[in-house]
Amino acid sequence: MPVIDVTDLCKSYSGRTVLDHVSFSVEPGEIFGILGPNGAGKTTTVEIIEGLRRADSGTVRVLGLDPIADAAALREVVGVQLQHTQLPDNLKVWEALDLYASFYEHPRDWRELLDEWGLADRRDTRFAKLSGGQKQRLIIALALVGNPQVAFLDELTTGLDPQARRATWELVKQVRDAGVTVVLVSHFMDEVEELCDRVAVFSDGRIAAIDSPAGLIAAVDAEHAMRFTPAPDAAATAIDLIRDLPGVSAVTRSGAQVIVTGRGDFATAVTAVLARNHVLVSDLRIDTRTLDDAFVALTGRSFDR
Ligand SMILES: Nc1ncnc2c1ncn2[C@@H]1O[C@H](COP(=O)(O)OP(=O)(O)OP(=O)(O)O)[C@@H](O)[C@H]1O
Repeated sequence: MPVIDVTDLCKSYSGRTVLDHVSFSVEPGEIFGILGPNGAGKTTTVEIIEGLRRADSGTVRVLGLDPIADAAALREVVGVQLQHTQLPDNLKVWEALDLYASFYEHPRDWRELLDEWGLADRRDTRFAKLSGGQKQRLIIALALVGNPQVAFLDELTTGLDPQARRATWELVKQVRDAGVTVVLVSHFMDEVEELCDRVAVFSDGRIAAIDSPAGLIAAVDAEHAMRFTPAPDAAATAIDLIRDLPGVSAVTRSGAQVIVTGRGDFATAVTAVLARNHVLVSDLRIDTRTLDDAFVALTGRSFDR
């Protein structure tokens, strides 16, 4: 049984459709990413699943429960890290964890969470005195203190430095490895690529694609480039040989370098034809396609954060 099952979700605000028949499911033990441009409907979807908003139509089940009708039962098994959680400045780390633990019937021992999230030596520090990374780790720990089966993490690493981001990613993998299903709303391609088993790409209130990050990249036939430097007397021959190969859309020169752009696996055809004609090249480089390319192709929008 999927952990989350969303079927035909629709939602409008003042007659404007923001979710248009959205369906997807999240399987046990995966990190499921929700990606999309601003305003695509990510927060609306997640907050409907969390029971914080009502859909106009469609059904949602989380561990078989209805987020509105079974709200009390669901609170016990779901952990939510909201995008802009703020705690009172004077609250100490241990007090925050103790307070949140008291909301649940079967909380985790928050002392374990202090250790796991590297906050043991900040136990008595007040929230306002924590660094950005420590605040973020505490907020994630608070989402986990109820011992949830599903955790929603939103904008996980916003404002963290690269080292703190990597450390946070490792911790989220540990959360998944401990058996918690994770739903991750993110604006960061590298984060999604690193963490998510599968990703739903939202675009204008619909799901444009659902796949693994690698699957999304492979499915998008984005234009990409290869470059190489031919021997000086071979450049003209090389360009003539390549120009009309299937998949090649343009061949240009930049100094001694030849840049070939195209779609699909044109690079294999290019290297084969050069080898067959004994054209020696050096510094051969093929630009890899990225999740950004897939995102642009699927949503028609470039990533703006
Ligand atoms: N309470 C509301 N009342 C009216 N319109 C809303 C409300 N909440 C969201 N919207 C609109 O619905 C659309 C979808 O918003 P939503 O917050 O779900 O998108 P999002 O993908 O999470 O965007 P972001 O990345 O900016 O958080 C947006 O156009 C937004 O302005």
